[in-house]
Amino acid sequence: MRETLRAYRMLIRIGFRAAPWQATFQLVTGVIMSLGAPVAAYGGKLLIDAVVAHDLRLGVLAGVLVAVMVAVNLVTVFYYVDCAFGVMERARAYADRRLMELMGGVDGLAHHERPEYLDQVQRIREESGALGSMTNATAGILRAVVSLGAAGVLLAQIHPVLLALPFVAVVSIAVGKRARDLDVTAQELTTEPERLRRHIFDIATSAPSGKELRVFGLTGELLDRHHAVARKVIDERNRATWQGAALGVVDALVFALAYVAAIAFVLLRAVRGQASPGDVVLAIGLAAQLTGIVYSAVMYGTHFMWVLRIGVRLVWLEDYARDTAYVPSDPADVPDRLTQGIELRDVSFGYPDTSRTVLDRLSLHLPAGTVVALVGENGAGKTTLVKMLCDFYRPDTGQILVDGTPLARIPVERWRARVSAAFQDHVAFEFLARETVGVADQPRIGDDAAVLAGLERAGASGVLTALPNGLETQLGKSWDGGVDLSGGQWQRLALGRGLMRSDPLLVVFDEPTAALDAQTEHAMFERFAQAARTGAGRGAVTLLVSHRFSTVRMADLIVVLSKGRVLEQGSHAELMEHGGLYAELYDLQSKAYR
Ligand SMILES: Nc1ncnc2c1ncn2[C@@H]1O[C@H](COP(=O)(O)OP(=O)(O)OP(=O)(O)O)[C@@H](O)[C@H]1O
Repeated sequence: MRETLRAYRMLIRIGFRAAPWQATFQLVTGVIMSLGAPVAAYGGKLLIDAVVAHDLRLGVLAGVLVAVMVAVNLVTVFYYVDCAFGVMERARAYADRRLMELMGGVDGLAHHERPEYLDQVQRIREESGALGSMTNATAGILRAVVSLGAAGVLLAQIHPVLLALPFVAVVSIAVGKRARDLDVTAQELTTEPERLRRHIFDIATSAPSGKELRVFGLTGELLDRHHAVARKVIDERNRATWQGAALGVVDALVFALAYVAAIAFVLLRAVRGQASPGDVVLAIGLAAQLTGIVYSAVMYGTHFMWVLRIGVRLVWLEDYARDTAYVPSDPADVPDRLTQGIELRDVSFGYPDTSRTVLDRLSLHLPAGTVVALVGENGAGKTTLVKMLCDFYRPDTGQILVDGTPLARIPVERWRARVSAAFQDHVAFEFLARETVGVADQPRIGDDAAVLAGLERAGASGVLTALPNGLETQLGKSWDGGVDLSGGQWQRLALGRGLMRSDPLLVVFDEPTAALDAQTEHAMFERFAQAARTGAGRGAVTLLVSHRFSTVRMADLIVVLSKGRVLEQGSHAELMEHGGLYAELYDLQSKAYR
């Protein structure tokens, strides 16, 4: 319950922060609007009574009341709609930014990698558009409540028994909500099959899958799978729709009976002289309005609950970001330069919620000012080691020391400001070419010389020749005047990014060139090594992860990982001399290339 309240506060705050005046106006005009119809119906009653009683003064008064209410309604509807759209648009942008801030603000990567978190995050992302609509849902419910209250007061004035009508309306709201709940539950139950359906459709229709689809003759198989999973989704959702429709029929019948009974009751009283003809008209008008009120209450109520459910997930993310934020109790500064290097001392690690130990009491010294290559079979733990050095995850036991200072004592943002990296799964930032590289060093994002130097160090200057406006070229062909790049060109820009920062203490290249051929990779790594030697005065450590032994041989230190432990380490010559796994694999690879 507390979580739900927090979610509500957070969501309503989004609307009021994004557009404070419009949100307030929307609520106020909503209340005025909801009073309009019942008051106008009351004016109608007075008008009829005035005609029957030949009372001109009352007639004029009633006429003015109806006219004023109609005019007020017209004006407020205009403002209400205007404000509603304004709030939703701004709140949506505000909610998106909040979401980006929360997702990007989480210290580590677990929320991107753990299935149970991924599901939550995926749902928040998919439904983020609704996060800005809580003000609208609240205004809708408020309108329904005020209309229902006003109708109740007026009906009670005719006869208290007529209060049964709003009561039936409230029951109707509950029944309507139940029908919508069935629908929502069906939607949630089919989230995964629906995702699978979309995934299959995407594979079957997207360009990159075209080759494999044809080679393996997969279209028929995908059609069958799509059919089976779509059947599942449709059956489940159909069931809910039919159940909801049945509830709706029962509900409509009950409401219609109550409506007829209420009108008959007032008519009878009027015939007996206990009610005026105006009361009959008022009862008919209010009873008719109740149908609309019930409809909008159900609609807004369901929307409200749905948005609230997404809000609860956002609260979860907020808590998660806060709980995982790591603030060292005795923070230390990052050394300006490294003299000893980075040391992993007896580091053990297993991914959260898994039982497997990925790094097993691993000890390793990465000397200051050196180029270190990390090799090993798939799953040996190379990327995991890189993630620990970037402080995405922390050791379960053991420690990482930066020139003797435990990394755990260095605030994350200080350490990351001195780390640079290029990964295999690089990001294609579709910005100006200069920005695509320059984002790595934001203070110098506008500094052409710095960007060009980064590209030069990465051996990626050639990419610029393909760009009509050089560094000022918009990348990505979905943008006006944008230019598309090949996978290799994007990769080179990512490498430029990795070499853009001028004073990193750790530069990591985790198979960023895996898609390039061995010779190109070798040439590029030679350049990285050269760039690393320039940073050697700072004592920077450059860590290369690669499966190609011809490439890593030029590293100062080669570390062979196996099952989360260091199997052997040394220079190329030392390891060849040693005649272990490295020597064996090196020979195998060089024979293959001969
Ligand atoms: N986010 C994760 N959650 C759970 N287990 C993971 C996660 N990432 C990696 N692992 C597991 O940790 C082990 C080491 O993975 P890692 O990616 O570090 O290996 P690697 O040596 O880089 O392999 P490769 O050469 O294939 O890239 C593997 O068994 C992998 O399945």
